[in-house]
Amino acid sequence: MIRTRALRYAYAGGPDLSFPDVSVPQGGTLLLRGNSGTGKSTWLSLAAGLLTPAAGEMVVAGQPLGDLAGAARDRWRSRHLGFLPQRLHLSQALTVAGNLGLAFYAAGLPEDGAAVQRALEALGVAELAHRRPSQLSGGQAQRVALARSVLMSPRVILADEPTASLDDVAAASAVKLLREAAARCEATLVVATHDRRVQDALPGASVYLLAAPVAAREAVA
Ligand SMILES: Nc1ncnc2c1ncn2[C@@H]1O[C@H](COP(=O)(O)OP(=O)(O)OP(=O)(O)O)[C@@H](O)[C@H]1O
Repeated sequence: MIRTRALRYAYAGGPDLSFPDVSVPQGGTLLLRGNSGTGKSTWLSLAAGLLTPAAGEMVVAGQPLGDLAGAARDRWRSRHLGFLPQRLHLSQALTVAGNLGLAFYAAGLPEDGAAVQRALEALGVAELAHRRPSQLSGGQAQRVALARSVLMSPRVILADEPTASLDDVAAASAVKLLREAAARCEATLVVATHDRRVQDALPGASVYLLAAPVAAREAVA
C-alpha cells in the first residue's frame, strides 16, 4: 500500500512541488500522470526514500518513510522496493546475471543464483544470462531490468516512463510485463508516465494527475 498526505518537495533553486494525496491498497496499481516537469520522477524518488520531503507524510508498503534514515532506509529500499528507472542503469562491466546478482549485494544478502535464474525465466530472458547489456536489444534490456527490479519479491514496484520511445506493440507488452510481475509478487505497482497509452493498458488503476509547479504555471500565464 501507499499513502501520502500533504506531500511537498522543494529543489534548491528549483520549483516548489505539491503532490495530491494518494491512497492505494497493497496489490493495487497507481498511475501517476502529468506533463514533463510536473514532478513524476521526484515523486518516485520520494517513494523510494531517495529524497526527503520538505513537508507531509509518505507511507510505502506500511512503512512511514519519515521513521527511516541512513543505512536503515537503504536496507529497506533494497529489500522491499523494485525500481524500473527510465534509464536502465545496467552495468556494462557485468553479464546480465551479474547485474541481477548486484541486487543481493545491495541488500546485504548472499547471492542466490537460482533466484536470478527464476527471475530471468519469468521474463523470458534466461538464455541471455551470460550476455553483456550492450549485446541486448532495447526490449530485452528492459526485461532484464524488470527481472532485476522484482528479484527480491518487492512490496512495491516503481516504474518511470516504461514506455518511453516504444511503439504501440512494444508499449503494450512492457505494461503487460509490469502488471504480470507485480501480480506475481502481489506488489503495489506505480507507473509514472505522460504516455496516454499506459492508462488504457492499466484498467482499474488509480489515476493521479500531477499539475505544473506554481512557478511554472505563473511563467505560462
Ligand atoms: N536537481 C534539480 N534541481 C532543481 N530542479 C529540479 C531538479 N530535478 C528536477 N527539477 C525540477 O523539478 C520539476 C519536476 O521534475 P521531475 O523530473 O520530477 O518531473 P517529471 O514530471 O518526472 O518530468 P519528465 O516527464 O520530463 O521526466 C521540474 O520543473 C524540474 O525542472
